[in-house]
Amino acid sequence: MASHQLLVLAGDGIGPEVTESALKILEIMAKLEDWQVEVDHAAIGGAAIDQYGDPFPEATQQAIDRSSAVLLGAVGGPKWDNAPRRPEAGLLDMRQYMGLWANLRPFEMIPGLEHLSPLRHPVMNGIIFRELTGGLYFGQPRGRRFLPGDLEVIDTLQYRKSEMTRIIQLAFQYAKDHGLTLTSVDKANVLESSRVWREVTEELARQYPDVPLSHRYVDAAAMDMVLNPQNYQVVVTENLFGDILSDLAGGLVGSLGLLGSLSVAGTPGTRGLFEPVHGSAPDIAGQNRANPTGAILSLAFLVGWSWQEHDAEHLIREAVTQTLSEGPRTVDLGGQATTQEFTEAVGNRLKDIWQRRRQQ
Ligand SMILES: NC(=O)C1=CN([C@@H]2O[C@H](COP(=O)(O)OP(=O)(O)OC[C@H]3O[C@@H](n4cnc5c(N)ncnc54)[C@H](O)[C@@H]3O)[C@@H](O)[C@H]2O)C=CC1
Ligand SMILES: CC(C)CC(=O)C(=O)O
Ligand SMILES: [Mg+2]
Repeated sequence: MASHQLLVLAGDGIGPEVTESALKILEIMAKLEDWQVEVDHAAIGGAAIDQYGDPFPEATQQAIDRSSAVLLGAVGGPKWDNAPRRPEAGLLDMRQYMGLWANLRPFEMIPGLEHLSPLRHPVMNGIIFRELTGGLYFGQPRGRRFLPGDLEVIDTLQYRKSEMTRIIQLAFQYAKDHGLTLTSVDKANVLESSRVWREVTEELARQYPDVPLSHRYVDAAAMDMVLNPQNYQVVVTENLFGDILSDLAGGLVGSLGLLGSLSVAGTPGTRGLFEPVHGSAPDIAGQNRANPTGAILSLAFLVGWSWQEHDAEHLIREAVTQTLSEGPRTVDLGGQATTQEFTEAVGNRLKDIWQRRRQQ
């Protein structure tokens, strides 16, 4: 009997609702596969501020140290917007603490949901490789400096070449392994960091002559992803640009609630943080109407990456795709299903698919 361990950080807003859905799917999967799963819970973000006065407390760090994989809901909300250290700072601290420099954010057009896309392209299947622990979100110095009669604010865009190299190489390798094109997104017409990013990409391109490579400035990429999303198979970019373009990708496929992600340190079979791309959605929190697809897909990525349970990953993804294609659907997708009803439908499909596979 396989034995797995998981830490759940539900966080704030819809975080607890969507992680609960993912855990229901995990429970079903574990029963089907006869896994023994130990699930631990800890606080992050606003919930951790309320409990410990710190968005990433020592107790959570210790729970991470004991874990083999971490599933996160989301953090943040108006209640903590003026806290001395906001919930979002706790999430950034955690990504850095865990050394998770690669954030993989796949997006695809699910058959049956084409009408929800604002675009005319039924085929869309891409993945964004976002650098996760450098750039503007982490550079120093940062903050406010009071000047006579004025206020100066500083955020620093800082990268080491080594930090660029490892994420760009990971994306090249993925594109090569899957026979896909690579688009590197930067702002090399303005930013020094982007000029080095482009140099590094060109240097690595020599090791990957079979991977068709193109460069795009981020502003043009945002436009072109809307006009020609089918051209974006593998995208690699720095932290802030990846954050923005992945929400854009959510819009392309019909809802931000559809996207899950992996935050990892490059090597399959190691601990990672798995989280939906969306935030805590305070506008719909506590109403049982959040789309838990992003969290359930993040769970699928977790079992595939950290636990190396590849069949289970594919089963969960198939159950999600079938449910989205055939319904029921949540409100963001024009349906009427509650979070719990949708989750139950995914769970039932998972059992059906598993039984059918057994009988074959
Ligand atoms: N990884 C994380 O924990 C993230 C946290 N945040 C935080 O979340 C809070 C809210 O930020 P927003 O800018 O409003 O972004 P958001 O992603 O929470 O919501 C944007 C819009 O998408 C909708 N939405 C998001 N997820 C959904 C889902 N699963 N099902 C249905 N609809 C969904 C929301 O209702 C809202 O209208 C802020 O405090 C922000 O800092 C934002 C992004 C990521
Ligand atoms: C710190 C988070 C709020 C950043 C974010 O929006 C994300 O990772 O998608
Ligand atoms: Mg974001």
